[in-house]
Amino acid sequence: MSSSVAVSSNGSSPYALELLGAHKRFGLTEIIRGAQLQVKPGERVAIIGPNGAGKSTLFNLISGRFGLSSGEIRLHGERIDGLKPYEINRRGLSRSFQVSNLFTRLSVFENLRCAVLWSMGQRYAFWRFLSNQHEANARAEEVMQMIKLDKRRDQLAMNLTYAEQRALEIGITIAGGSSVILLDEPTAGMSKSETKRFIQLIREVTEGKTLLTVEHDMGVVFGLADRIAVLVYGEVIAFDTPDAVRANPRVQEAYLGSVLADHQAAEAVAQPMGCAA
Ligand SMILES: Nc1ncnc2c1ncn2[C@@H]1O[C@H](COP(=O)(O)OP(=O)(O)OP(=O)(O)O)[C@@H](O)[C@H]1O
Repeated sequence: MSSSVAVSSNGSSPYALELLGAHKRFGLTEIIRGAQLQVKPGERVAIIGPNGAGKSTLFNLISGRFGLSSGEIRLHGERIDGLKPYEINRRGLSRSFQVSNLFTRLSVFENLRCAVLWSMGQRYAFWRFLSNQHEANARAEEVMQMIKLDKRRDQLAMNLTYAEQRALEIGITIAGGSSVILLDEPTAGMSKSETKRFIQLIREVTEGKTLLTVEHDMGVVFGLADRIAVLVYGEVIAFDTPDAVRANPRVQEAYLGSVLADHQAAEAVAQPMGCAA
């Protein structure tokens, strides 16, 4: 653990993840301005907001890639701000990236086994390495089935379709068994039908886990999230159910009015009269 961090726990937090008055400055510019968020265990939360609102920065703060300027971040009641990314991962939080994190010249199975071994390496002594192999193989096989890539087991990651690569990325993120999962635009670049299947896959593989996702696609947001956090200029201006967020006048004004109009226009083009279900 980083020596500069005061780690404290309240022992029985009702929250899986909390941001308490989080601030982040880059030089003189304040990007995250007192963000407040309390996510319950098992919730699926989508973080939305205009370009440049600070969504990726928030993910980088939570996962330890950036340090906070002030405020606190807690995982299951225990402070994690100031910890290094691998220390936060060891405590049960795992994230995926917008840009793929795969070993392209390794197979699907090998990618997953690496992810499992890496997470086990955090918890087990090296002398147990050989017995770990069996455990790692079994877990890699299990995750491979969860992400429905078992038929592609020995394919190199570079030869997978784009959607399969994104599924593998999610497999790698969940392989270590973290209870809190952060997904950064998991369906970016997918077709509508791929996106629909992928939402279902995400639902299945994160069942019982706490999920935070940064998302621009309103179809994904409203199809996946139990609650939506709206980030505008580094502040969470609303954190509520999809229906309540949709109806929130402040959100409508600051962001969602124009985005929803775009979304509805795109839907109308995709489903001309007579073809709609
Ligand atoms: N390392 C950095 N140094 C300086 N400024 C940064 C850094 N990272 C992000 N920023 C700035 O912080 C602001 C928020 O960026 P961020 O990527 O978090 O927004 P976002 O909401 O994820 O945007 P988008 O939806 O376009 O991905 C931007 O103005 C960006 O230029």
